[in-house]
Amino acid sequence: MYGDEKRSALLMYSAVFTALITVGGWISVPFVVPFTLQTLFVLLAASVMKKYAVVPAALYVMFGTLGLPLFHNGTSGLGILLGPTGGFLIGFIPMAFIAGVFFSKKTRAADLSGMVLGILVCYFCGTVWFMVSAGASLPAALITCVIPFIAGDAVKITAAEMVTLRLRKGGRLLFD
Ligand SMILES: O=C(O)CCCC[C@@H]1SC[C@@H]2NC(=O)N[C@@H]21
Repeated sequence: MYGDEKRSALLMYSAVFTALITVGGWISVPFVVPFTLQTLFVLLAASVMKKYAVVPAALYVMFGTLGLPLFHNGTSGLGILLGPTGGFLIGFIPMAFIAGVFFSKKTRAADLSGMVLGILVCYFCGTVWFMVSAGASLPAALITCVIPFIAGDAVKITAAEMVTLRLRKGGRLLFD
């Protein structure tokens, strides 16, 4: 792809994935840390946009913090970023980058390693932030921020890999 074409694709896909991550946050089962589909769409952004998935992830956090109702259940603002789920929101940014870099290698092993590593980094940010913001111990934070989500996020990784293999087979690869 040439420069202008790549810039247009970057803009268009950034808008699409910022919107999809938002929808993933609106589909939410409320808990202290809610079950959502945000991680699925961050992974799909990484699958399609590779390392550039960092752009929609960062735009999502930025616009949500500025007041657009993009976070879980339509919430927004600095209060959410500084609250119990803020670490996950920040964690989406390195998660998108890490998974994207690994997707560029175009092997199943790399796809899965990148997605697992990305989610672990997101969990790490979420857990540390939760301990600070809620004054929770490490065991309490792991019970709230990690353990309930492992199975669901594993299903999301599987779904993202299925989509990735389809896209790769169809040769519809816009980003390296
Ligand atoms: O919008 C927010 O405030 C962020 C919510 C974060 C939810 C996290 S993301 C990783 C884990 N998997 C889920 O389904 N929920 C949590």
